[in-house]
Amino acid sequence: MLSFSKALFLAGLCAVDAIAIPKNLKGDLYDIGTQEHLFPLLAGSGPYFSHPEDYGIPIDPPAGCEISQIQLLARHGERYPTKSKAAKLFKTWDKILNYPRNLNGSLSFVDEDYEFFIQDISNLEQETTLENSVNAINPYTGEMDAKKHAQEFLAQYGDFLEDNREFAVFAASSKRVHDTAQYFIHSLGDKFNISLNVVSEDPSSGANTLSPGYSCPAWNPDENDDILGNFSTDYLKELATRLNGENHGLNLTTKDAYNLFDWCAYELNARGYSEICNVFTPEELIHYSYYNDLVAYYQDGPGYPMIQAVGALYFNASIKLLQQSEQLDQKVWLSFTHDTDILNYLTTVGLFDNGKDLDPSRIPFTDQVFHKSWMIPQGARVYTQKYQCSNDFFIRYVVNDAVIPLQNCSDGPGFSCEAKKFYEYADQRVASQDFFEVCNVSSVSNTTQLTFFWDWNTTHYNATLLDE
Ligand SMILES: Cc1ncc(C[n+]2csc(CCOP(=O)(O)OP(=O)(O)O)c2C)c(N)n1
Repeated sequence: MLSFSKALFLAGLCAVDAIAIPKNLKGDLYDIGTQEHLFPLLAGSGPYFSHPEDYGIPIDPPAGCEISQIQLLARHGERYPTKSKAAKLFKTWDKILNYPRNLNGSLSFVDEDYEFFIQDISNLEQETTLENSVNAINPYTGEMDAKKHAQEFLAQYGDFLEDNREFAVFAASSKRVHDTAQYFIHSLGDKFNISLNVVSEDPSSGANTLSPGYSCPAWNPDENDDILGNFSTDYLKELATRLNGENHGLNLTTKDAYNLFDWCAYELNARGYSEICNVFTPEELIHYSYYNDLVAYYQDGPGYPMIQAVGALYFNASIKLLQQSEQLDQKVWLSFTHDTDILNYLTTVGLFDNGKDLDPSRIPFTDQVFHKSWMIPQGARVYTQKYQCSNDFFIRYVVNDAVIPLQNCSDGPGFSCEAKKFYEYADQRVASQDFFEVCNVSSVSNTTQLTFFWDWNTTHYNATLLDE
């Protein structure tokens, strides 16, 4: 197997190439934007897209209602692959790069001045930015996503923010999460006085965390492997067989075939366009996407009962903030974290759960409300709106630009849930869900409570940033 550095060298990274403008990047100018229909099929690894179903409900509170509190739980923006994912991608890339003859068929683009999209391993784990993008015309950087999101936030909540210009923002201590929060804050501009609090992801933080996944030693990734193992991998076999058929002796395995989907997603984040995305049939993309829905459902969603307790950590804090909104000076609560933590929280809220477990033996299509990529794409944003209409308060959720009404409580204005009814509903969801107990947190920490929303002013939250 090739070493990491050799792979990078072969990928055309030697300094002498720096001035030449590769042909394929010129082509990007015309091709960027043509692959957005694929984003929902890329398991949340590709660029941000709005929730495809918005029920026609405007995200502005109805006329006559006024916002009284806003909460946001957001994922970091578009990023390069993690180190562990990149190691897998390089194995597959090495195989293709070292193929001794010309590549035919859908992989022939590799022989046409193609340069692999991971050009500098120091970018792994990090946000994509204008500066580190493979192509500077890439419109899908995490940096731009966060800055645009902040401008949309300003446009959406401008009037409310007029009187709420000073607040604390919270980010988990992964560098990409922190950077997203920082881009967002910078984009808000200098009319705001914002203190960014970096909350440690270390398991020793216990319950005082924005990333409960890292504080949960009892979570078992293999818990539902028996169910997931029932999903057919024929789509990967067919893909590998087709590409090997075009290039005799290439010997791509089903693992290689799987890696191609990640290559596609992350290249879109880093370059804006990806030739490898064009090798898949619609059927292969749909099977890949549904497989990832299954994994998310059974590892971090409603298919794994302990997740209710994991998501209850943030949900409990959110409920408390909503209940205290009239007493608290701070009315805007913006937090940034990782995908699975948001998914765990949405699971406890119960927003995308119709009570029917996802079936590993068939794709349910019209019967499916749980779509991983719709909930947690790169740059995902889950807003909780509390607003007042006359003398009453109402609560509802806006997930990735779409109002998602609660299944059993949506008869308030704007399909919201009246506050008292909401608290009853929420209390049922978190009843007997004990994060500390269920996750066996005591084996890694003595910290039993999430307090940073209330003690940030006196406790200094400035954890060391992590490249993970
Ligand atoms: C409840 C739970 N505990 C632990 C894990 C293990 N785990 C896998 S990914 C992850 C967090 C970061 O994941 P990543 O895929 O890098 O997300 P991103 O930063 O892209 O949002 C954790 C804690 C988990 N998925 N779920």
